[in-house]
Amino acid sequence: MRLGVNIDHVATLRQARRTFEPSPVFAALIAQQAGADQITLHLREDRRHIQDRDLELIKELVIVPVNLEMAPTHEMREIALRVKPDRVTLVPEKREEITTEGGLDVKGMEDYLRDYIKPLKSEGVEVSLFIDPEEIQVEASHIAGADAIELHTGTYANLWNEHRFSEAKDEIERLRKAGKQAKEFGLRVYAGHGLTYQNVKGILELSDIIEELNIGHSIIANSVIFGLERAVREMIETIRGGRNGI
Ligand SMILES: CC(=O)[C@@H](O)[C@H](O)COP(=O)(O)O
Ligand SMILES: NCC(=O)COP(=O)(O)O
Repeated sequence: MRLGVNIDHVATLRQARRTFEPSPVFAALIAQQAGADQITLHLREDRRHIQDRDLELIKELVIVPVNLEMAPTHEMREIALRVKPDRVTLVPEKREEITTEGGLDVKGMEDYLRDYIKPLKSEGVEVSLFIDPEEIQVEASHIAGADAIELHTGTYANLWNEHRFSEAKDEIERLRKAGKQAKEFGLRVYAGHGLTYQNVKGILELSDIIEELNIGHSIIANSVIFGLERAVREMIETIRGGRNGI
């Protein structure tokens, strides 16, 4: 399976102070250097983390494919048509949510999405729909003309994190079924949301169906922990050792 690294929450930390660090652009380059197959970022309508300039710089500097997650609004399509990421993933958005709560309700939006997607595809941008693992949503994604789907793994992740392993196993079966159905329609199948170093293991049994995982929060959270010791040492050196900082 390929790994797309979502760098949104580097920007969350920066936006907590509206300052210049940590930089999601720098993070994207480090993730690429470490072997990420793709950089994923979500330009939310409320700009709570990633900013337009981050997207522009990442598209300019990163060599691996860039996957832009965005709500299916006209403002966002204008941006995507200007920046031309390698992929657009259409996701639902609610202003008051802490994180994306579910998949896009494609059923009933097929006509809107078909028109929405066309200019993106004409510009060579792959279009993926972030959906719940439901037959009705997979079929609607096919009708809407998507190239791919990204299966929302949030329900699985929450069940696993709460140690409800038997229900988590049932959710794996739902993901398997939806993924298989999507492949029969000729859709490429990706997955992500809420995956961690622990719960990702259960997803690996779907490696014959899912081509790629997008993982963000857990990687960024662990990078703070892995990197903290060095960061403290560097500050001590800077204060006491006459150094000029990192
Ligand atoms: C759609 C999705 O899963 C990602 O956008 C990811 O969750 C990071 O963004 P938020 O944490 O802002 O939802
Ligand atoms: N589309 C899922 C994604 O990009 C990463 O989600 P998360 O790991 O931050 O929950």
